Formats: sequence, C-alpha cells, structure tokens
Amino acid sequence: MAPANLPTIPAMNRDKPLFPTGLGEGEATVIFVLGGPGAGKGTQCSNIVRDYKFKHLSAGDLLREEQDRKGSDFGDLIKEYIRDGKIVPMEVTIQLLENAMQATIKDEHINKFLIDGFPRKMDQAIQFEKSVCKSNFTLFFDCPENVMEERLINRGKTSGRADDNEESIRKRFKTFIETSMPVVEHFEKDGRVVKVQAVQTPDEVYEHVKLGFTQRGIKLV
Ligand SMILES: Nc1ncnc2c1ncn2[C@@H]1O[C@H](COP(=O)(O)OP(=O)(O)OP(=O)(O)O)[C@@H](O)[C@H]1O
Ligand SMILES: O=c1ccn([C@@H]2O[C@H](COP(=O)(O)O)[C@@H](O)[C@H]2O)c(=O)[nH]1
Repeated sequence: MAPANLPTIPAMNRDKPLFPTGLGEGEATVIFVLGGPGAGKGTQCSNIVRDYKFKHLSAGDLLREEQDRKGSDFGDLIKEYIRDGKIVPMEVTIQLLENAMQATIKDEHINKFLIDGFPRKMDQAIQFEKSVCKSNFTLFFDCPENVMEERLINRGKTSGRADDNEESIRKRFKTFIETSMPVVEHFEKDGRVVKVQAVQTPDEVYEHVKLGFTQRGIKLV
C-alpha cells in the first residue's frame, strides 16, 4: 500500500497536460525508453544524447538522487523500494520528472526528452500522459533474461548500486515481467513502440535505434 505523506502533484489537478506535444509543433517531445534491467537503456541513451541532442532523464537516477538528498521526506521509502525492485509510488516519480523537465527547458533550453526506465507501471503511464506530456513513442529494448543477468552481475562489480546483486536482480526481473511489460503492450496497441533487439554489441544495437528514429521522423542534429 502507498504511504500517506506523498507530495501533492500539481499535475494531478490539471485537466490538460503541462506540455501539449507533437513532433516539431509542441512544447516538448518525449520518448519513453523501456526494457528489462540491464537491457542497455542507459548505454543507448548516451548515444542518442550525443547525436540527437535530447536531454536524458533517468527515472532511476532521479530517484537515487532524491534518496540521497539531505532532508528528503522520501529517502527511506525510495531505498526500500529500489532494494526490493518495486515501483516507487507514482506521485514521487512524476513530480521528480516534471521538476527536471521544467528545469531543463528553463536552464538548458532543451525541450526534447528521453525518459529512461519510465513508465514502469500502468498508473504512471496514464497519469504522466494525462497531466505532463503525451509521449511520441516508446523505445523498447528487447533482451533475454540470461543476457541481462550476466550484464548486471558484471556491472555490479563496479557500479556500487544496491540492487545489482542476485537477489535484487531476481526481484527486478519479476517486476519487469508482471508490471512493466503491460505498459509496453499498452503502447504497442497504439502503434507507439519502436522495438529494438538488444543482444548484439552496443554499436550494432545503436544502428537499429537510428533506423527506428529515422522511421519516426527524428533527425540527427
Ligand atoms: N549491447 C551490449 N552488449 C554488452 N554489454 C552491454 C550492452 N549494452 C550495455 N551493456 C553493459 O551492460 C550493463 C547494463 O547496461 P545499462 O546500464 O545501459 O542498462 P540499463 O538497461 O540502463 O540498466 P538498468 O535498467 O538496470 O539501469 C552495463 O555494464 C553496460 O556497459
Ligand atoms: O519509474 C520508476 C523507475 C525506477 N524505479 C525504481 O528504481 C529502480 C532502479 O531503476 P533503473 O532504471 O534500473 O535505474 C527500479 O528497480 C525501481 O525500484 C521506480 O520505482 N520507478
């Protein structure tokens, strides 16, 4: 059950999204980036940022920053959810994303966002699109569990992440299949998913990402 003292999201009270969107004509372009833990989302987002000048916002990174922020009301809650591979209540994550988007537009004059590792649950998907911004599409990295597991165990040797260990990895896979895959299926029904096979080398995977972007009318900058 969600804890009681969650932030009030201004977004929840809006009857229109904060950023009406549309490629080239809206105030913001949003691409969701999904895939299992260790599928290579962060790796590919770095390539996209370099070549397409998107701002990369990782929901997991924003949650970890908030967890470590002195005085945060949500530090302990986030820590527990991340360790158990569970999805932090959407009020917290959507507020963090909205703050980061507003700051990016104001300070960096960038209005194109890669939102990495989000939405991971149907309630987040629906609420974000209703009150913040409709996504253009979801970039989905498809990767078998054994490949992802090997990558995460390797990453765990140096990442310092509390959830790159066998027990947390198992829980994250379960959450991904049960809670996050329905989000991908939801967007697929809308024809809003670009699916990329993620087993090959990073460079090979990126070639497929670029192809998908071209097909969706997103140009190199
Ligand atoms: N195509 C690839 N082939 C081999 N290793 C890869 C590939 N892509 C990424 N990696 C490595 O796998 C690990 C996980 O990659 P990355 O951090 O990009 O995944 P992620 O999907 O963002 O993971 P998470 O959701 O857990 O944050 C990293 O150590 C990265 O260097
Ligand atoms: O929308 C989200 C995104 C992430 N989380 C939690 O963070 C961890 C780590 O996420 P990464 O994308 O792998 O960095 C994830 O397992 C969830 O516990 C979340 O709650 N909501």
